[in-house]
Amino acid sequence: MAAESENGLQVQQLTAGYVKGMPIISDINLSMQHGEIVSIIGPNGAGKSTLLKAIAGLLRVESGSVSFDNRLITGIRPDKLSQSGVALVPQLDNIFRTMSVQQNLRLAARRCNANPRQAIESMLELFPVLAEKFNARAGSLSGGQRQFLAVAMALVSSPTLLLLDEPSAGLSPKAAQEVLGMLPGIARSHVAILMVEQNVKAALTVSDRAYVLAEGRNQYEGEASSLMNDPVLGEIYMGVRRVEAHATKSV
Ligand SMILES: Nc1ncnc2c1ncn2[C@@H]1O[C@H](COP(=O)(O)OP(=O)(O)OP(=O)(O)O)[C@@H](O)[C@H]1O
Repeated sequence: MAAESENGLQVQQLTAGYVKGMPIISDINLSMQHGEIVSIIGPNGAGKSTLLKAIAGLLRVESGSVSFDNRLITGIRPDKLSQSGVALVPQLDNIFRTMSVQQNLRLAARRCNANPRQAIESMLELFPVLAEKFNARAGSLSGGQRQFLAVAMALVSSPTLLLLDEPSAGLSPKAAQEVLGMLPGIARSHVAILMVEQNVKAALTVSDRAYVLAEGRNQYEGEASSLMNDPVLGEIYMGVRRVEAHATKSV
């Protein structure tokens, strides 16, 4: 059983955006525990990435709060968040392409004061493909391998909350499956994984639960398996029915 101090991620009434007074997400509530994989899904422009960025401290929060294991982390910048056990894998520019795999991992270890040798060893064990490409330039890796490297760089700080922004973006279906397929293994080691994904079906397949956003607000939340077969979810995606922005339902 989780210790009392480990109450996971709690997002309460979070309102945030890019311009003061013009929120993109409003009154978002979300909670998750260690070991869970939770997806944030919804139509284009729903505010999914904005929510992740607000949790990761990349955006100004207008109101509401974010806490992790009872520590208030609202607005703490990503480089400081690693001290609270939180790591973000951004969608773009998440590796240094001109540097080797080894140099990328070393840099990640240095950034969080981890022992480079130990950190690199454990990442190569977790991602054997990175061992094969250890001295290759990161830019020469395939899309899936680059994502493995980006995730490995985040894991070097031994986070207990991993935030992933569209980890399968731009990947072939096979590579996307490989990248998403490694997440349950990471979650089993007590890590909470929160991800934004466009690839809804693949994301729900590896997730325990999901939150559906539309128009910057919570719309639905539920078990991934129930959402996968929910006709209303299809309606939201296909725009057949305009969603009522304020009602949140559990399925
Ligand atoms: N840097 C920015 N500055 C101003 N507005 C932005 C910025 N980034 C996103 N937005 C706006 O915020 C809204 C939500 O965008 P966001 O990227 O969070 O949506 P999303 O649900 O992740 O969409 P998608 O699935 O298309 O990536 C959009 O209207 C977008 O134009």
